[in-house]
Amino acid sequence: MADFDLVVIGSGPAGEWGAVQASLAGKRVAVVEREPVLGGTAANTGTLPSKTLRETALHLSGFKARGLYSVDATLRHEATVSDFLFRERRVKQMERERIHKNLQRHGVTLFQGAGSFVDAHTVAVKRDGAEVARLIAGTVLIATGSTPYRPPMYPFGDPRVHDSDEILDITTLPRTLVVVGGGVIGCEYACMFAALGIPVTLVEVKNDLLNFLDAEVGQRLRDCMETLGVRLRLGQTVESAHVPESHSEPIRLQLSTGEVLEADQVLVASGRTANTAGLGIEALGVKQGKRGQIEVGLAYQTAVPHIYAVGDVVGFPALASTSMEQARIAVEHAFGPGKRTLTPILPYGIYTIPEVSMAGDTEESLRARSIPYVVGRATFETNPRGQIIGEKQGLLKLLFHRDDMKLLGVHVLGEQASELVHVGLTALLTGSTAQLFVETCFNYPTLSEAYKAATYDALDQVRVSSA
Ligand SMILES: Cc1cc2nc3c(=O)[nH]c(=O)nc-3n(C[C@H](O)[C@H](O)[C@H](O)COP(=O)(O)OP(=O)(O)OC[C@H]3O[C@@H](n4cnc5c(N)ncnc54)[C@H](O)[C@@H]3O)c2cc1C
Ligand SMILES: NC(=O)c1ccc[n+]([C@@H]2O[C@H](COP(=O)([O-])OP(=O)(O)OC[C@H]3O[C@@H](n4cnc5c(N)ncnc54)[C@H](O)[C@@H]3O)[C@@H](O)[C@H]2O)c1
Repeated sequence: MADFDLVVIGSGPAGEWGAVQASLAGKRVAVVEREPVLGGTAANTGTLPSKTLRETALHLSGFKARGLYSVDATLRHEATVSDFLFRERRVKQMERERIHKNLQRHGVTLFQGAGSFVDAHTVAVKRDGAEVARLIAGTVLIATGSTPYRPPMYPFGDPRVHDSDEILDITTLPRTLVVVGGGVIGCEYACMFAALGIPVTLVEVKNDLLNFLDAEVGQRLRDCMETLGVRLRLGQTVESAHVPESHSEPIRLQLSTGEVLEADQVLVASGRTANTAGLGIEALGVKQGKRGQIEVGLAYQTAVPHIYAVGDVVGFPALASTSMEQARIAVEHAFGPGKRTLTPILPYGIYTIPEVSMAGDTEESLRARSIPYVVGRATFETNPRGQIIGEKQGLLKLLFHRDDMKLLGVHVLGEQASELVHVGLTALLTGSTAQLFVETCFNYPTLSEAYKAATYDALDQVRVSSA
């Protein structure tokens, strides 16, 4: 008989909530975590640290006060690195404790050490290479996450060259920063450091930043980032990096155009690699794709039916939000009833400055499928709550089907965008039409009220075009 019905490898959001889900179904559950702390990338090096630093940067720079009192764009006081990292350390610690209590409360047994397969039903737990436990598992959930990809051209041992993990250990704030990679991580950190008044240059090999965004919103975000002080080098890449030993000399990065960028520090954010090395899954027949990502079916089952894989280790969309849901779905499938699949409409929240969030279609995706649509817009500047909080850049953009006014897409840029999107997300998931926002009485004054304004804007356009 198995020691555990479920052995989970990894304690990030996927591991934590997969374990809890199985425990709620009355199963005997173990979690194996190789780090001395729980929580994975989300708690320790990614989601929560970066979001906390963003809030800190906004606070230290007096950024939010600017729209209210016309304060200039200089720091309220010279921020030190310990000012910058103080809350990040606290939030991280509180999250680790929360996860520990959550697993304990649900009767999950914890093993500290690196998990690897001995055979398809046996997981060895090793610390410093020595086996400390061997667990027989009915079902295994691989939730080992991902780590930053490190292009070989950068000397990551140098204290001025960072990936998104090491940026959290900086000992001095950069005087100038080059960010390589304009994905979500690159854009978020570029904004954060720029808000602190640090000159930032962002190098992205594609001609566009975050090209999954609705093009109008993406353009607006780029404009805001440039206004914030982020210099963009799009369609370019770094050909060579010279990092002198002497820290009084700048780092020199030669771009594909020949331009040489000088910087005090560099952040490389050009993608991530799945944590599968050393798991021993190749011998079991579990299939892997690009950068080690595990291939899975709809319910996150690998090629070996009792082994599931969820979260970053399976690749796109690689979010904390989706990782938790994938884990719940996999566990429901393993222990029944198991009919659920991941919701087809996912929200995306990008914590740039300003924040951007979306769900559903973009204008571009609707045009590509020849779906007739109408756009409704409401700016936060014309919203009373937007006026009160001094939010000048914000926009809510709704896309409706032109024939039946069914909501097809929601795009928000500005303060609280990642919260505001949920009103639209719920409407999308329930197949609602413009009528929902016409009939809803929103709190006043609120940013949410922009849903009504954007809906009337769309209805106006239908009226004008059919007049
Ligand atoms: C800078 C940054 C910002 C982000 N911001 C957001 C955001 O705002 N919103 C969002 O939704 N997502 C965000 N993400 C993505 C999010 O952090 C990940 O999608 C999420 O953490 C993935 O969860 P996971 O459980 O799959 O993996 P992880 O959180 O990476 O956890 C995996 C765990 O497995 C452990 N492990 C690995 N191998 C083994 C082994 N062999 N044995 C035992 N344990 C092992 C690791 O130590 C780790 O604790 C961000 C990521 C980064 C890097
Ligand atoms: N708010 C959020 O939801 C959030 C925040 C941060 C990270 N994440 C997740 O973390 C994951 C990783 O993010 P990421 O930004 O590292 O990876 P990514 O793959 O999303 O972006 C990497 C970017 O770097 C560019 N790039 C690659 N090589 C380059 C080079 N040599 N020169 C210039 N540009 C180059 C790529 O074109 C791409 O745009 C993503 O899956 C993301 O969803 C999510």
